[in-house]
Amino acid sequence: MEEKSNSVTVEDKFMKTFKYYKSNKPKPSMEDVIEVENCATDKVNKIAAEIFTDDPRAEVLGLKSLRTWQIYTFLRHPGLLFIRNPFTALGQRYWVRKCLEEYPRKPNKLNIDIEMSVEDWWAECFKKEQCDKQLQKKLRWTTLGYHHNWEHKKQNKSHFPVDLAELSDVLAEYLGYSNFRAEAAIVNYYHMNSTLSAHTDHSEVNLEAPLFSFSFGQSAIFLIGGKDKSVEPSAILIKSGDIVVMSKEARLCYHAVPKILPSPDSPWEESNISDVFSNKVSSFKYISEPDEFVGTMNENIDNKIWNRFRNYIQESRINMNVRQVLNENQNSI
Ligand SMILES: O=C(O)CCC(=O)C(=O)O
Ligand SMILES: [Fe+2]
Repeated sequence: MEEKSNSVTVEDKFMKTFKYYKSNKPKPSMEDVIEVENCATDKVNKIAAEIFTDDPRAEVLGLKSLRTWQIYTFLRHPGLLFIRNPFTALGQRYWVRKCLEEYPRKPNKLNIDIEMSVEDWWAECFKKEQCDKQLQKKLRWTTLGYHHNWEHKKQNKSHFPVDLAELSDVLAEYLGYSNFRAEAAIVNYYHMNSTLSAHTDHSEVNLEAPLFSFSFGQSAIFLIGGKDKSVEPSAILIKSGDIVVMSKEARLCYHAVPKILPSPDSPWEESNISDVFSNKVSSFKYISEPDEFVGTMNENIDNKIWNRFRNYIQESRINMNVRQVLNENQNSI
C-alpha cells in the first residue's frame, strides 16, 4: 500500500507489518515480537522506580505493592511505558467482571446499539439457561464518560466509573502525573480472530495527558510506530494484566492490534486467593463506598460467581483504554 503525501510517494510500512502479523497462512514468526522481560537492552530498558512509600489503595484495587512493579521503556519509542502485570489474581478477576457485567450497561454506548437496543448486555446473554454466545461475541466496545465524538457533542457524556477513576489515579500518581483525571474510556472486547486497525487517538482536547491501557485475558501483538504510517512499527507482546502507557512523544503515534494469541497461562487463576480488607484504606479519592467496593472484589474468590467470567476470558481479550479529555483548568467542553 502506498500513500501520497506532498506529492512524494511514501511506503505504508505500518500496513505491511500489520498484514504480516494478522496473517494465519503463513503464520508470522514471533522472532521480532518484543517480550519485555526477555528482550535485548538495545531495544528495551527496565527502569528502577524509586518507590519509598506504597499507595495504601493498591491492594484493595487489586494491585501488587508498587515496590514490586516492573516498568520498561523502549529505545525506539520515547514516552512509551510498559508495566508487566502489576495485578493480583483477585484484581484481574475484579476488572474482567466489571468490564463484562457493569460497564456495558446503559446509558453507556455500545457498538451493538446501531442494530439492537440492549439495556444490560451481560444479563441479556444469560437470560436463558444457556449462554447466548452469538450475542456475547457481538460486543466489540463500550465507552465510558465522554463518548467517542466528544468534540462534536457537548452533552455526549455518561458517568465515569469511580473504581476505574481510582485505579487510573493510583497509576497516574505512581508515574508523577498527579493532576491526571480519568474522564473517558473505551473498553475493547476481542475474540481470537479480532483485530484493531492502525489509528491514532487524537479526539481529546488534552493531548498532553498520558493514555493508560489495561489488558486482561488472552494475549495480543500490539504494534506501535510513529506519527505517520511510513515508520515501521515495533511489535510488542501484551499479556493479561499488562499496562501500556502512551505519554509524551508516544501519545499520538500510530498503533494497532493485528493478532490475538492464546495466553500460555491464566494469571486470574490462583489456588489460594485471599480476601482484601477495606479498613486499610482511608484515602480513596473517588470511591465513596469502600465497604461495598471491597465486598464486590472479594465475591470473585467464589468460583461459582467467577465461572461465567472465566469462560469468557479464556477465549477473549479485554482492553480498558483510559484518557483525560479536558485541559487542567477546564471543567467542561
Ligand atoms: O487493545 C489495545 O491494546 C489498544 C486499544 C486502542 O488502541 C484504543 O482503544 O484506542
Ligand atoms: Fe488507540
